[in-house]
Amino acid sequence: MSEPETRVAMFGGTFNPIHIAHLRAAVELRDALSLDVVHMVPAHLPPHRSAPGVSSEDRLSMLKLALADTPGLIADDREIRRDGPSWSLDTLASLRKQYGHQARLLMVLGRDAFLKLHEWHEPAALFDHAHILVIGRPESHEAHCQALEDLVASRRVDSLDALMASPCGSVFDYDQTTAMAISATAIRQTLAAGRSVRYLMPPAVEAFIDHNGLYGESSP
Ligand SMILES: Nc1ncnc2c1ncn2[C@@H]1O[C@H](COP(=O)(O)OP(=O)(O)OP(=O)(O)O)[C@@H](O)[C@H]1O
Ligand SMILES: O=C(O)c1ccc[n+]([C@@H]2O[C@H](COP(=O)([O-])O)[C@@H](O)[C@H]2O)c1
Repeated sequence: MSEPETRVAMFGGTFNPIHIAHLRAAVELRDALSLDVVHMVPAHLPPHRSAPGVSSEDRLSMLKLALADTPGLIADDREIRRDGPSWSLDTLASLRKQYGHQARLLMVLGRDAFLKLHEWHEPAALFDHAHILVIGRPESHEAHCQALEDLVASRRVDSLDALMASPCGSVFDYDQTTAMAISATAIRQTLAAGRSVRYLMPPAVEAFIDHNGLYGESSP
């Protein structure tokens, strides 16, 4: 019998800061899809948004603290080690090179991020390297967008089996992760207002923020 193909996910984000909706989704996907590894990749210079007020190094440190002792989830600094805008295309190409042609490579996107996919750098080329797995996100506002449909309509599959049948090239809507109306924006606002963020992130991340005085009253 042949070996099952390696299953790899790339879960990128600004992670400013990492929170439990990111973490819970990553763990649930690892288990539900039998993923060998989930690369959680902080964007160094996030495309299509203003520069985060917290450094890449601090965002990576918080991610590492959050993932300590979590099998299968890796804090991946490859975008921080790269110059220039953190295009996902480059990250996926590098993961494809690392894992080989037959690996199943998935890029995980929350629905809000997916709805802007057509505006990304070379969006069609993403599918040369990976599938896209869309996870639900409360309060993401959907409107019909022809440019997005033109990009993804012919790539949609309706089951995980169909997705995993090939190494890359398809889109699947996975609506099974636990829905949590949590955002890093709201967390930054809560901290700037001097209120508690307990239970919205692992205690070690909360302690790091506190110790380093991040997201204080004058923060964006
Ligand atoms: N509550 C959530 N539920 C599902 N997906 C989420 C959630 N929060 C973030 N994501 C997804 O995680 C990825 C990284 O998100 P990001 O780091 O930008 O966090 P965020 O909470 O959206 O931050 P911000 O509020 O600063 O935009 C994106 O694909 C995003 O859609
Ligand atoms: O490559 C692009 O053009 C591109 C444009 C927008 C977002 N992304 C990536 O999408 C992921 C989620 O982005 P964000 O802004 O929601 O943190 C993160 O890994 C970003 O680098 C990538």
